[in-house]
Amino acid sequence: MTLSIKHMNVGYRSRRVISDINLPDIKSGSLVAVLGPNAVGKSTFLKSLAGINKYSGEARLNEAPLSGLPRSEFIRTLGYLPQTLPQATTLVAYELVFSACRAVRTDLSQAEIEHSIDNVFRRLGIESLALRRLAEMSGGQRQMVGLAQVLVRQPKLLLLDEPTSALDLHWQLNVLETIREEVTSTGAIGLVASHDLNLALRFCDQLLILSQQGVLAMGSPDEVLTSDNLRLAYGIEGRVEQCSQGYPIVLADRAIA
Ligand SMILES: Nc1ncnc2c1ncn2[C@@H]1O[C@H](COP(=O)(O)OP(=O)(O)OP(=O)(O)O)[C@@H](O)[C@H]1O
Repeated sequence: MTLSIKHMNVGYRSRRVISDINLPDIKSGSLVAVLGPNAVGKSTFLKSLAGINKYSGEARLNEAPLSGLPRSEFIRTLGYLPQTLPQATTLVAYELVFSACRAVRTDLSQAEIEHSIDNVFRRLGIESLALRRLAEMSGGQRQMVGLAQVLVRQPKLLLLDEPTSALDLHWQLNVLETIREEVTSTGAIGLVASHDLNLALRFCDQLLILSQQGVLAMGSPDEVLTSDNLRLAYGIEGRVEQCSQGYPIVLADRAIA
C-alpha cells in the first residue's frame, strides 16, 4: 500500500493554510510524525486527508484518489482521531467502542467485534475503563477511549491528531508503543500530529516537518531533525543528542526572539 501526496493545497474557504504539499511516497508499515509549530496546519492537513476539509491536488492510496473512494470503503479505510477529546457522555466506554466498530466493520460478526475490542482494550491497558461512563472519566482516559474507537476498526490509514496531548508519561509511551505495533503488524500507514519531538524520534520512522512556508522537510529522524530545521520550524536553538541508553533526544536550549 502506498500513500501518495502531490501538489496538495489545504485550508479553509477564507484562507489557504498550506500550499503545494509534495511528499515522498509513504509505504505500508510507516509511522510518520507530522510536526511543526502551532497554527502551521497539522490538523488542517489531517482533516483534509480524513475528508472533513476540502482540498485540491492529489492524495492517492494505491493510485486511487482518496476522495474518490466509495463512502463505505472510505470510512472502512480511514481511522481519524480528532484533536478534541470524545464528549463526556453517559455511555460507557465499551458501548462507544462497540458502536464505532459496528458502524464501519459491517463485515465482522458480533463475536469478532467483541474479540477486537478486548484486544484493543488490553493492548492500551484500559480494561478497567470498559464499563465506566465517559462523563466520569478524566481527559486522558477519554483520549484513550477515543483512540480505542479508531484502533478497533483496524483502518489501513490512521490519521491521529495529537493522540497523547492529554496523557501522562506512562500513557504516552503506552499509546505510542501500541500505535507503532499496530502499524508494523498490520502494514497500515499512520500519520500522527504531535508537539512531542522526543516521542516522534523514538517511535516514528519518518518525520514530516511543516513550517510557515509549507513542507520544510520529510525523511528519517536522522536526516530531518537537525539544529537548522529546529530553528527554521520552531524558532529555537536546539540540538539532537544521544541519551545514555542510545536514544536520540531533542534539547531545546532557547527561543530565538
Ligand atoms: N475552521 C477554520 N476556519 C478558518 N481558519 C481555520 C479554521 N481552523 C483553523 N484555522 C486556521 O488554520 C491555521 C492552521 O490551523 P491548524 O489547527 O491546522 O494548526 P495546527 O498546526 O494543527 O496547530 P496546533 O499545533 O496549535 O494544534 C491556523 O491559522 C488556524 O487559525
